[in-house]
Amino acid sequence: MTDTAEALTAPAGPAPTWPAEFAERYRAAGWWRGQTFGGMLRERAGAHPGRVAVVDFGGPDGSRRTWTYAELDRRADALATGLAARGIGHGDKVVVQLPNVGEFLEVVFALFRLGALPVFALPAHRLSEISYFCRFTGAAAYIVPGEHGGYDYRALATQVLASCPSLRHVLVASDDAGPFEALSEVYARPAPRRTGPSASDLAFLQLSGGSTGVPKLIPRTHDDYLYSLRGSNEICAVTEDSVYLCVLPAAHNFPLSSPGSLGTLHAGGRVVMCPQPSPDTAFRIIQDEGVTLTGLVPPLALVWTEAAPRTAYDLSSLQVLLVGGATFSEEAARRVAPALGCTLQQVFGMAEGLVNYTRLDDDPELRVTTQGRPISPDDEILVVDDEDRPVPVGTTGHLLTRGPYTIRGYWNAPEHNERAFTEDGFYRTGDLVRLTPSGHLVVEGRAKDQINRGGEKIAAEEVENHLLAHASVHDANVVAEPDPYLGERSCAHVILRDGAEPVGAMALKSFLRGRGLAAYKIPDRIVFVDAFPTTGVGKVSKKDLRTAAAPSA
Ligand SMILES: O=C(O)c1cccc(O)c1O
Repeated sequence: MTDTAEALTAPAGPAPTWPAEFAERYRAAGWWRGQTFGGMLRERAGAHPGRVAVVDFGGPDGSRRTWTYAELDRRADALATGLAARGIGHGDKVVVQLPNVGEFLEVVFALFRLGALPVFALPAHRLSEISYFCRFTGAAAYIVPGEHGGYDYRALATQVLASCPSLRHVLVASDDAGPFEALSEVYARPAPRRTGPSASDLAFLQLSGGSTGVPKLIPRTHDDYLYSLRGSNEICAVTEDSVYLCVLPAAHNFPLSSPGSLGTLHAGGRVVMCPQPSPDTAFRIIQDEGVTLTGLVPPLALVWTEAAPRTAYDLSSLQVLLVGGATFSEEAARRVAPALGCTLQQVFGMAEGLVNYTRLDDDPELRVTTQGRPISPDDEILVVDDEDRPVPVGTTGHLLTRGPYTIRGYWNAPEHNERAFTEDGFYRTGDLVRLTPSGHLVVEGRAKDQINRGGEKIAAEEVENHLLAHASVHDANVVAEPDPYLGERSCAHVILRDGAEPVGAMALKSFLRGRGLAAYKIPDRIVFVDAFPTTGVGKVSKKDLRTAAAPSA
């Protein structure tokens, strides 16, 4: 069944996991409980079959659709049956690129039940990213919307298919599936119970924000992820009465799990899929659906904060607004609660694991000046200098962490893992933080070579490699520069090849788009230079590049 996929998957063994003594400790402490996602949904459907689990606006002309817990459970089973009939089973990888619609949850629970691993792509990804995910994981299937945001994913799938020999199925969540099979054709009468995965198995591969030439994949288990959901629910007071509005792309780790759609379903609450994040749309949905909490990246939180005092919609149901994904200025943080009439909860998390929250009952100053503290008493935090020596409390240093829901290694990346983890299993986050005496973290910056564009992470090296593929480009460096709205935007500094065909910024940007790079990774600005500033040892100084205020292009 998995012959083709297996044969094309790189031969490395399974992802590094927790040493036995840690696994035992996490089980004994009650963090890992042996539950799977499939079991979780079954349990909730048994406890309250008729409660609405999911609402979306993915019907004809954006009409409202609902799924009760029993329906979600049954549809996930039916889809699992149909996928199994197509040869998709335990350990197979399936690249899932769906927008904020109910099918997203049907698909991931169907895959969870089969023990097949969703690979969580974002709607913004294009040929470069998707074909890489498919090839690197030896994906057996790729699941897309028909059209979304004016983009035709069927056309993308045609290109992806041509470059990924392992792909056996493209499934389209639309009546018009083009040359492919419609997802709606796959649902079949559930067969007798299959044995599913166990709780210590991998549940999915999440994407790393990354700082390397190609994105890294993050292997998360049922046990560890479910613990992060339970912990998040407790901290964010998510109960069966909660209504979570999923505004950010559903597959992103933040809206998926902090506490996100999966946390809300775990609590027996209701997930409302928001088709787009503008205040006009979201505020109406908050009012009509009685939304109690949601999560936003800072630029969106700013837009909502400005729009809220003038809106005619009633936002009084909203209790908690989580803000995370990028630096949120203290001034902006102070404005959220008064404008939206809710409590601000800052969240500093990463798909690799560790998630920090300010607590609802924290001192108000801590809630606006820090990014919170870890979920678990077993989250180990080290703040160290360049030589891995701990720095005193209050001093900024590199954040290292390990714990019951932080990975011990990326999937199939042994060389990178040597650098990204310490010998004793701490993950080097690449973030620069300082600890307050209360144990809260303040994010002070970043040591990794990444641009955080309003919460969308861009690995400089990935974009540089694409620029270097242009015949006229001799060398390129991509760095962050300040942006009043996004926090940071990207700027490419480019040295052109002597005597080569001259090329302008516009042409280079369209070259990058032509290579199938997601739009958010296309540099906001490209400047042409004769040389790069260097450090004492002759390496390119990105620090100096960041401050080199070059003329706009
Ligand atoms: O990746 C992130 O930025 C992130 C932010 C908030 C919460 C999370 O879980 C995250 O993964």
